[in-house]
Amino acid sequence: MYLNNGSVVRAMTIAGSDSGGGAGIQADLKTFAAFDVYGSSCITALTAQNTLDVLGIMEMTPEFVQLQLQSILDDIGTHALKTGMLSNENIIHVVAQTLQQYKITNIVVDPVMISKSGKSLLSYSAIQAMKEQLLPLADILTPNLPEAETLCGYPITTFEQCLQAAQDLASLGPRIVIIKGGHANEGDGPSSHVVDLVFDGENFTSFHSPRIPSHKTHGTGCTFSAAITAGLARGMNFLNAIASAKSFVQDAIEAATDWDVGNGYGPTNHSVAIRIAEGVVAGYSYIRKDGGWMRCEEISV
Ligand SMILES: Nc1ncnc2c1ncn2[C@@H]1O[C@H](COP(=O)(O)OP(=O)(O)OP(=O)(O)O)[C@@H](O)[C@H]1O
Ligand SMILES: Cc1ncc(COP(=O)(O)O)c(N)n1
Repeated sequence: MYLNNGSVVRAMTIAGSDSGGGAGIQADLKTFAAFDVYGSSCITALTAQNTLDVLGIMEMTPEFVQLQLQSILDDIGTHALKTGMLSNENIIHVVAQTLQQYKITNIVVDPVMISKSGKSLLSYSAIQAMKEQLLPLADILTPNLPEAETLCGYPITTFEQCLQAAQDLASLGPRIVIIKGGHANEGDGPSSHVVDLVFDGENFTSFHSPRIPSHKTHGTGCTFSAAITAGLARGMNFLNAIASAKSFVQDAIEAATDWDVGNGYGPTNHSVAIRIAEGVVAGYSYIRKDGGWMRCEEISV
């Protein structure tokens, strides 16, 4: 187990359970284990789910969510924490309240809204609560493109709109915003590269990787945010944590391409070695020019 000053490094996830094992709590704990970090979990909802569909959802009561959080934080504690599926506004409320009460740092908010199979994982009325109560507490916010559109209230179809959306989301409170490009289209189909755009309140950095032509992408968002959380728990700076997470997700998708788990959007393979920011992921920084942003030098972290 990874140690920091002799102490076991711990990370925590607050999310829904995926009975199929590909996303949610299960993906998060597998990712923490791959990063050699001790993982604890607070379950917000049970989903009866496989790679094809979400067949049912049973929400926890807010009181029981709070009891799980207190149980972990009064005894075990955590060096970083992520949220995933939160289901409704009452759960968001107790989560936000408890994170403040325990002065939790290194908070990654993955604003999970809809499953890859198309089912809603967050009630519509909870979106405002997420914006008002949770986003101000986030160190890192990791929406995919449709989630960024919902939070911003406008469509994002161009790179310029993506730059604007990241700035608008940062104005709601998160220190760092990452808009993930897994859902990006180019012409008639998905883009050939997947670009994740990072805004830290002042500067932009983009992380690029070739798009792996695979349907085994169930839980990539959960895995990505869990990997960032594990990196932060291990003491990495945010760019290194993001770079490590991106290469981990890439390897996990690649390693699952010939898997026969399920008949729909299959899970990724978390049994891959982590790469701690070896400069493998190409990225670019941006500078302000003529009232806009211009892509500048290539970076490796
Ligand atoms: N086909 C792919 N090839 C390579 N990387 C990918 C692919 N699809 C997604 N990723 C990467 O996976 C991570 C998650 O991106 P994505 O936009 O799919 O998030 P998400 O929609 O929240 O995921 P999920 O569908 O699991 O909720 C990002 O780092 C993205 O770059
Ligand atoms: C419990 C839970 N959490 C998150 C997701 C999103 O993952 P995906 O978009 O890959 O279906 C999910 N399907 N289930």
